[in-house]
Amino acid sequence: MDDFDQAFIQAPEHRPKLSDPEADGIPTVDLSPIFNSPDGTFPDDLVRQIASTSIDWGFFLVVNHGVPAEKRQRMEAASREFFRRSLEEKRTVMKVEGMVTGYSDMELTKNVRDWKEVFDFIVADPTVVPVSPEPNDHRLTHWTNQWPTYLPEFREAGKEYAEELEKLGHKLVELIAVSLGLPAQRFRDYFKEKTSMVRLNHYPPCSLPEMALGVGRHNDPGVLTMLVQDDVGGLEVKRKRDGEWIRVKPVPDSYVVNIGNVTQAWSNERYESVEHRAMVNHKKERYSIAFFFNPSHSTVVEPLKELITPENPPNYKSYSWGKYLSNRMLSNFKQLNADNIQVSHFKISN
Ligand SMILES: O=C(O)CCC(=O)C(=O)O
Ligand SMILES: [Fe+2]
Repeated sequence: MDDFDQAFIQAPEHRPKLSDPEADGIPTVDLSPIFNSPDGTFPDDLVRQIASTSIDWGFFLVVNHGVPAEKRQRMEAASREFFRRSLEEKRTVMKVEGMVTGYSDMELTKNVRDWKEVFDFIVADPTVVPVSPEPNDHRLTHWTNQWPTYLPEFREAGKEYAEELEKLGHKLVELIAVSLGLPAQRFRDYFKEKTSMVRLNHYPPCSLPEMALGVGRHNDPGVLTMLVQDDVGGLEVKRKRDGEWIRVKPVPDSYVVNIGNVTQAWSNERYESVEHRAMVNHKKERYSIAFFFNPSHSTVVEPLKELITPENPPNYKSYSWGKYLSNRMLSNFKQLNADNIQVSHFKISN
């Protein structure tokens, strides 16, 4: 990624300002009460915090989240070890058409190349998914992981990390359910078969950080995302209030949580999946790890009946999570003329 290729250049209106303000408004939520609750219920003020930040920002930070530091550090170390390898070695586990896991340094977001390299793995190996996005094609297939043989500890680090993040994901989804006035276990059945994924991101230093982005503006498709970033910083969130790009300051041992498109549809837009992007810089490489908490492929996503009233009719048609996922994954391999499929395709204009 040394030569500056035109494919990385963002349109002027999407270029980052290296002086974008840092957020002081994204709340940090202390999750320790949920682990100390004898009867498994959540304190009202915690639930209120989750509701208001999900409405105002679609983002929040969590601390005292229960993920053991050593498991996170082991995953981070494995990620650094992997990305340090030669391109030739990394390309032995390259993502190719039909293989959605492994390494890529060619990702596009909205048809502009990202200044990054990634390694993706699925939490359940194998993960059952539809063969194609075609509505009448009912065949299923499965995805599997590609682990590099030269890093024997990588697979184990990934497996242990994913187990911890899944636990946190379930807790956060319970909190979100309660914050919407629903029983804590309302979403439990949607997660019987796993389609969650982990993405290791590496953003090398960039000679033109004002023209390119580590990852271009996008929102995350699933239920929610839990991101751990190093101390370099670069994540930016589009503030709902005024559309300004705001930097998310790195907080040690925290996770950045954001609402995904599925939760947007389930909540009938009470909570929205907010656009975000990652800046790069001249000097420092940056690492982050995203856990995309996703429902079963067979989940039919639609606004929850409990939240629908005559005054609040459904804003979305129902859609199949599995078909949506397979569409997103296939489009990663092609420079499409249109943007990737978005939840807005299922929007009802009331
Ligand atoms: O690295 C980051 O800060 C953001 C990554 C991200 O948004 C993603 O991988 O979906
Ligand atoms: Fe994202």
